[in-house]
Amino acid sequence: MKHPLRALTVDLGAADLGATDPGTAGLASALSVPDAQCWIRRGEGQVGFGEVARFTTSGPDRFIEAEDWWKQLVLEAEIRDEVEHPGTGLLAFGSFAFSKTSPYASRLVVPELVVGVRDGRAWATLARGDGIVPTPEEVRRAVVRTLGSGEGTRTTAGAAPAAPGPVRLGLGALGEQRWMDAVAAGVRRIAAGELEKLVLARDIVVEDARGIDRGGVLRRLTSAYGDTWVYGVDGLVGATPEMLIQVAGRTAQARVLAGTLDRREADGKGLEYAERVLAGSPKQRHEHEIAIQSLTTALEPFSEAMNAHDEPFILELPNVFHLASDVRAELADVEGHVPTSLALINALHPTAAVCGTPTSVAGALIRELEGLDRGPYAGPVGWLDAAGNGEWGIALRGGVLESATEMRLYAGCGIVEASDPASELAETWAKFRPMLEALGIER
Ligand SMILES: C=C(O[C@H]1C=CC=C(C(=O)O)[C@@H]1O)C(=O)O
Repeated sequence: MKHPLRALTVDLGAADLGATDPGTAGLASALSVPDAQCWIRRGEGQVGFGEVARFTTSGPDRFIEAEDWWKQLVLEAEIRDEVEHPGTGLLAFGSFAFSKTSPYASRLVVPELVVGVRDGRAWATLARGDGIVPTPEEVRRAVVRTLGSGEGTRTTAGAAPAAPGPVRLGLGALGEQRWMDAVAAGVRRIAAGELEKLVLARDIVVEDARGIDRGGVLRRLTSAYGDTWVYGVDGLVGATPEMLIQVAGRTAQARVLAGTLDRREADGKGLEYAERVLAGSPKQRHEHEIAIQSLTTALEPFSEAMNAHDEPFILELPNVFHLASDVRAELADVEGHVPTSLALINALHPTAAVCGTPTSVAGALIRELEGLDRGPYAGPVGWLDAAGNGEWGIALRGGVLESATEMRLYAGCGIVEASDPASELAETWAKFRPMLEALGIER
């Protein structure tokens, strides 16, 4: 990048992005553009196209290094913003490795064009790296060119579903029996008093000889899992129900999940049954308590005030019910500034919902028992803006494209002393279901 970035955000009016493309209105239609980066929930969020800057890193300081890079980029940039709400102005999408020892390249990517919808209004930001400030007309032209007069942007949107083809499921690092053995070993270590909770994950590989339709997977996730945050950052895609931290000005919010019931197991019995089985189970309540504790303890030093409801609620998703708690905090100044969303994820990750308690013991045991590099799975995924606002979900219920025809999917379970390996294995299948269905596999 020879010049500092120059960016302009313009208001596009009421969110009928479909005006240029009446057949496929809404942000989700933009997902057909190859390699679009995205963050969408209930039709709102943002989609990024092209790229004007990228930072990659790994290791224990990945969040701090990314924050330093972003702060410098923003300091040098010229940003004009006619909209001014979280997400407008310059924006980066990001994905971080779960582990400080992972070779996965944690990244921040600044798209050339970002189109967003918030509170029913659409906006767009164009960023240029050639030293020229974009004009409002240029931003609008870029939106029309990218989203479409249609040509080239709807390769698969609206097309009839491809005929069922040779989609195959392959084993991951551990087969089912070896993974259940790992869970049993984890339970023994918990019973021996080494730790309180451990999250063990496993992987499977989906192979589609016709090629994985990334845009199609994302669109199917947005329509079937509207209550989750659908993310796509390079090859990492998924639909997470868990919010690590959302920062808008001084307000931070998180959604902590732990405790799961497969809807197939609930057998159509609905919410009341889920409440009885989840909220009424000491095992599930214990698992959930540990996850809440780990988040609130880590958030405390950054907060002036914090509230979390005493009673968790039941989050109803198409595949599972979860025991869930929303936490809200008013952020305190740290060294004269409100902490950015990246500074917060540096302190919060990994929570007990994806690692365990105590963190360092659980982290070491994960490395010993899983036999797997989690890569970006269970790491933070999301976006941040120039003011430090951002939304970082935990990259769950997703997968990583490993080639044009292969995607590796990940799912894990919180293990406590009362956990049963076969039930945990069944739970991983329920957690794989959103991605399997989006990839065209019924299981
Ligand atoms: C680790 C995962 O889920 C976590 C989030 C919600 C509920 C969980 C559980 O009940 O075990 C897990 O802690 C996953 O989906 O891969």
